[in-house]
Amino acid sequence: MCGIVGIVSSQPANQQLYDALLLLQHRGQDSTGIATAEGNTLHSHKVKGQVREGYRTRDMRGLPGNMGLGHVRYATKGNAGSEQEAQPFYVNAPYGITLVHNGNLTNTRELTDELFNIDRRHLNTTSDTELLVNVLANELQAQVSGVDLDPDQLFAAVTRVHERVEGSYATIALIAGHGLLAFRDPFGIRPLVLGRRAAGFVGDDWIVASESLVLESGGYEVVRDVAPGEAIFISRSGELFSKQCAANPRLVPCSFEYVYLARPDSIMNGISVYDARLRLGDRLADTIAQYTPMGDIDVVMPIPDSSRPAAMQVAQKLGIEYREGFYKNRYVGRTFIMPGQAERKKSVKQKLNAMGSEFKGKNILIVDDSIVRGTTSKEIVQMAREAGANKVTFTSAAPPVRFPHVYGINMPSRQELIAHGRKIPDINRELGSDYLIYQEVADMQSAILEGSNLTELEMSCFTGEYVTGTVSEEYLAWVEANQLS
Ligand SMILES: O=P(O)(O)OC[C@H]1O[C@H](OP(=O)(O)OP(=O)(O)O)[C@H](O)[C@@H]1O
Ligand SMILES: NC(=O)CC[C@H](N)C(=O)O
Ligand SMILES: [Mg+2]
Repeated sequence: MCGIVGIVSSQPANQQLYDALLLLQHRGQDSTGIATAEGNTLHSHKVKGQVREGYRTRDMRGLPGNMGLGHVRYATKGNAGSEQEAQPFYVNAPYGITLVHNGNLTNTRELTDELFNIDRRHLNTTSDTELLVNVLANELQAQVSGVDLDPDQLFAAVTRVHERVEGSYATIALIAGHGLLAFRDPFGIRPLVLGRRAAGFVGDDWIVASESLVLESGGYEVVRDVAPGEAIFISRSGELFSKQCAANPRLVPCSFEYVYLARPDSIMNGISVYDARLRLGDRLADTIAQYTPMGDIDVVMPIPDSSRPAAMQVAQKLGIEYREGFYKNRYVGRTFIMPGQAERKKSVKQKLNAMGSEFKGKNILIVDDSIVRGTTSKEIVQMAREAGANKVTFTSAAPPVRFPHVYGINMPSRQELIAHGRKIPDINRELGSDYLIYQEVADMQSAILEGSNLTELEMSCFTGEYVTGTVSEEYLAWVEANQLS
């Protein structure tokens, strides 16, 4: 998952985009980029690393114009450390197009081949986003005959993108001299929300972004989520056009957004992420109560940050004291979205420290939102023991992650997943905990969906069922052999 934002405003876009990206930092820490349009000229600045270090005053001055887009990258394909693969990606025909993408394409081999041999387009990196912008440009080229651009031509091109591209893609593209295009894949796997702000005499300001908290913070009102398969075009004068461009759209958003990725203060597809996490805690408490004698547990503890709402709810429901025994170093980012295992492992220790007074002689029930590679949980169990804990019960508000995630979360290899091919007692042994309890798949699903109109969730990493239906064993083996560099 990455974070994306696009703005068409009556004011300069650069500072607004920067502010939005700071709020989306939790979605990607590898690189960041901003592009703006001023008349027919596109300006861009992209760098490795995080937003706060990425833009100096002179970089911001080099981004004039009232329309633009931005990206924070958490790489899932290609090279995580490459500045060249930082987004946005640019092509110069049939218009100047610069594009940002959250998601992961699953037919990259076919697209690479088609783009080179049939469409005669040059690809310079191994990024799937470079494929996406070239497919869009190629299909737009087939629609237009002159310099003018009609929204229907754009929508026809997006229809062709849906036909050619497989996988997940929440996308925003800036089209020089014309406006901002945004679209979501036919399953709406990754999020995208539209907002509007009254701007006085000159018409409204528009924003599209990965998460609603960006809208709230910028004073925008949420209009709605972009629908799966839908494309929205906002002209540079602020006029909005939209069209359903997919043949069979069906909203099946990624469950992992609610478990871990998104900020709790966002509302995604009509579901409050915070409320979903509280409900995950509720259901987990029921499961814990079935397996553990409650008299055995002295305190419930979260692993900061993401498991806090679930852990609070577990404590409340079980009637056990909630304590924060792990102190988090606020200057270390999220460890799961760092690119290499060595860095992730080192960072858990730098990030969390166990306070002896909270552990000595106590039976601790630890709640994390998820256990993926087990990097965090193994270290945490060891820290709890070293801090003097008596018994350590480890619990996860998500079910065991047993299958690769191919839709925008970097967990491509089965061997990396601590739960792949292991039963829960074996995982417990690996982690070194006394007891290990996971959320049930059905409980996770109902906890997230409860009270909403949504009926389906993308849960492939828990169930092995891939919603796009095109993820073969052969593809998974290829992904494993060709991981991020
Ligand atoms: O089993 P693992 O492979 O270690 O992955 C799971 C852990 O990683 C995440 O934490 P992270 O530090 O990324 O972010 P957070 O501060 O938002 O919890 C998640 O919340 C789990 O704690
Ligand atoms: N997590 C994402 O959305 C990643 C976008 C794109 N696949 C990349 O690797 O750059
Ligand atoms: Mg965590």
